[in-house]
Amino acid sequence: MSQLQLNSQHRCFGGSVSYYQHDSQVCNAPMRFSVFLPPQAKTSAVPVLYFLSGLTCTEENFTVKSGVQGKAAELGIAIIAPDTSPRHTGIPDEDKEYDLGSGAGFYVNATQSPWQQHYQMYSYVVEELPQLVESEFPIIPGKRGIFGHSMGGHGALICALRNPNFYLSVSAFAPIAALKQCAWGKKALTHYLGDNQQLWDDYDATELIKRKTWLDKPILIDQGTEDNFLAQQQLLPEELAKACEQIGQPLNLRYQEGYDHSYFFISSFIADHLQHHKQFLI
Ligand SMILES: N[C@@H](CCC(=O)N[C@@H](CS)C(=O)NCC(=O)O)C(=O)O
Repeated sequence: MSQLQLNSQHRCFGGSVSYYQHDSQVCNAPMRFSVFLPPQAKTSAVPVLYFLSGLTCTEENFTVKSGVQGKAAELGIAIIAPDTSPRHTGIPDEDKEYDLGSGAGFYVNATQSPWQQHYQMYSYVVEELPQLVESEFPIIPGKRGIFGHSMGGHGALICALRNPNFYLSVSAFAPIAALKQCAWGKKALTHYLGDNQQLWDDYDATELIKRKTWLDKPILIDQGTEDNFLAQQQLLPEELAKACEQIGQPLNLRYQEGYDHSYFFISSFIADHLQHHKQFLI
């Protein structure tokens, strides 16, 4: 019997958008995600792209606002968008702050109480979710890429850089590019991992780049110049760019004039990102 519960399904660009939930073993809680299957998936297996969203998002924001489905249908790529954290776990004050707890899993495996029993988003994204998705849907084994926005751009980068053979491609929109150097990251890492800053490096894209795991493939990043979080030093793409330069990592960091942090920015460049991933997936 399938482990998945289908909550709703919608025809879209000749394929379908479906919302599912399931009991996650690693998060010890129900988790939700959306799936876009392109029309090609009716007759043959297709590659898959995982999209990780930012703070306060659920599986729905990207699914309804990015406009990803048209290009994904044209290229024949499945898209999976998971929620950004477990929810309703019973942890006290889980919903109190927008940048910690619900909607703010930061794609780490928490080691600290009270978070560690449920907030295991790194393992969820790189292990449990792909195993489930790739056993339940018509996906070509091994043909997977990952991308994301803001906190999810950070998530996509760290998942790819730590698993360079598992993911074939990576890109990001306005990622938190140096988690341990920004205010969001310092707060989240302290609560989820504690004060041992050596553990923090495993979740910091700028630190991980220096391990030279991704050298043979380019990374695409788009960053709006009018993004308020860029001005607030929460994103720090210049730190990632410096590290890439130092080690010879190919990086296509595009500053997009006048764009902000919103899904209007994402929807403006989503087709370019799918085209980037297509080089490695198809
Ligand atoms: N609520 C937060 C910002 C939250 C936010 O901008 N979240 C971004 C990701 S970092 C997002 O995608 N929001 C949901 C949306 O635009 O649909 C604040 O006011 O500082």
